[in-house]
Amino acid sequence: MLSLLDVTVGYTRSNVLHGVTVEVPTDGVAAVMGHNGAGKSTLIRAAMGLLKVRSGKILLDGEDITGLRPYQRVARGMAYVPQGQQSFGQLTTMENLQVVADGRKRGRALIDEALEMFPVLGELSSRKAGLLSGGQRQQLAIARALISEPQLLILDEPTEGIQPSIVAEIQQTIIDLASRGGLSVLLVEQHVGFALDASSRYYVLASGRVTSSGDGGREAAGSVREAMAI
Ligand SMILES: Nc1ncnc2c1ncn2[C@@H]1O[C@H](COP(=O)(O)OP(=O)(O)OP(=O)(O)O)[C@@H](O)[C@H]1O
Repeated sequence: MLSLLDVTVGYTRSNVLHGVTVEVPTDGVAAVMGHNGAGKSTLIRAAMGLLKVRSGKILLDGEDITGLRPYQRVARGMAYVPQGQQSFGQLTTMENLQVVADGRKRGRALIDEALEMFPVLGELSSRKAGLLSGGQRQQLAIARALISEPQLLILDEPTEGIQPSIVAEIQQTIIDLASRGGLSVLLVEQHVGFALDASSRYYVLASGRVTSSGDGGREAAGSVREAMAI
């Protein structure tokens, strides 16, 4: 679905990612793990076109998108939920969903599907998004991304700072979404258990290099923990 092939990127003269290859399987979940500063968010920024690739290639369904602008990638079905559960704080939960749904043929149905997936958003539909808890805001951010009907959903640390019960809900949603078909997910995550349970493929990044990769699932926990020295 999405392939980052031998990608090198950086912000200043020095590089942050050094020849990284990550493949997101079609209708599967690829998890990228690694400690703080390993380069996970940088990888996502490169995938979305927010950061220019210095060498290497990015393919979406076999098409070379390395030179495309972020909006062109969105138009090709990529959706990105950045770290920090971004939404319009002054708008209500429902208004936040409507902003994305407006103008879409299936707008109302997409909102209904999102509310079915995250019932708490229906209960809090008239609450300002800025007053939601971190976990609720994360659910709203994922719901907004899903209303854009992506083929590839990119999530940057969706469990960061979120209470365990909501982490489990978000994890289940990711698993359900991927198993429904028609959606691939690139998940950046520091929690090894969460990431492996949700993923069909995993990568560990350390100092901008892939130090371990393989099939997802709990069986990979030993290799991942060894690569992360935890
Ligand atoms: N805008 C920037 N300008 C310069 N250097 C940056 C910038 N953003 C990140 N970096 C550096 O790039 C490296 C990788 O950062 P990145 O945010 O990709 O790591 P991460 O694995 O996502 O970490 P975290 O889990 O803390 O979010 C770090 O050394 C960081 O200081």
